[in-house]
Amino acid sequence: MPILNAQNLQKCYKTHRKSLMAVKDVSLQLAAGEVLAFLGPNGAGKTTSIKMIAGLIQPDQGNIRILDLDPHREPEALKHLGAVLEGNRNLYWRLTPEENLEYFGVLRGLTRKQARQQGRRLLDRFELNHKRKETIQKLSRGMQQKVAIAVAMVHDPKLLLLDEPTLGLDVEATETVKRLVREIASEGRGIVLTTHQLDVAEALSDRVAIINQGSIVTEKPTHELINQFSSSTYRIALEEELDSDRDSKLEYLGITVTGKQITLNNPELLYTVLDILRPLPIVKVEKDQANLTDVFLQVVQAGRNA
Ligand SMILES: Nc1ncnc2c1ncn2[C@@H]1O[C@H](COP(=O)(O)OP(=O)(O)OP(=O)(O)O)[C@@H](O)[C@H]1O
Repeated sequence: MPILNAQNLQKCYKTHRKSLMAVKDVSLQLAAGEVLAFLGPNGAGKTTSIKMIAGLIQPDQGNIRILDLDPHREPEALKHLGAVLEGNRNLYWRLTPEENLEYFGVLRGLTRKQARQQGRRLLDRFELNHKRKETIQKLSRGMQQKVAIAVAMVHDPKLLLLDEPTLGLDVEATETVKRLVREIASEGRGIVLTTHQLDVAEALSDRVAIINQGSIVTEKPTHELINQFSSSTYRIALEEELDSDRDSKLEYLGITVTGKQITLNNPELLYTVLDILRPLPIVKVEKDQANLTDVFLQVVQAGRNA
């Protein structure tokens, strides 16, 4: 059974006499252990979709199942759900990490004792023990973010919704949060991650869903999506410029040589070219590889031009 199954969600905001179709058609599935990066430009409908999944906004159309329970009709569903939405506003800033964990644990149905024990385990795991008695407002942004994720996990949910978990963090804190997200997923939880930091999405996600103007426009395993957008061009960097004999052989094959660089658009010729170059020293051979930023920009721009 998927951890999350959201089908054909729709949401229209009505203000005064205007109405805005914020989400037109969003379907998302998530299996245990999977991290789904849910990406889209500003205003595309990510937050609205996530809030519908979290049971905070009622969809106009569509179905949501968290482990087969409807978060809008079956409160039991919320036991399986943890969320860090809109920064770390899920915390009480004047309370300590320990107190936040206990408070939210009890709110999520744990006994006070269970909440304390679970809180202690999470503080250990998130390396926050030494800060357990400081108020949240005195912690660094990275520590606050870790507490926010710990609080979202206090009742051991199967589905975690993380909105911009690494926003505003320095390099080290970003790496720590990335490691935690991967670890948490590998315990068999499903994670939906929304972020504008595409390098983070690329490093963390198993799958990517891109939403544009309220509809999902692409949804694929991350590596497949990146391969699809990568060209098959190879670049060979040489230590020295080519001699005229080799140069003309490559020219005969229709291959471009610029100074010490050879650009090869037909990958089938790679080994022929390497044979011609032998035994010249080669600095590197690399294939043009797209990244998630290239993919994102192309998908979103194609949507705009359509
Ligand atoms: N409460 C609301 N009332 C009216 N319109 C809203 C409301 N919340 C969001 N919208 C509008 O719905 C659209 C989708 O907004 P949403 O916040 O879901 O996008 P988003 O993809 O999360 O954007 P961002 O990346 O900027 O956070 C936007 O045009 C936004 O202005």
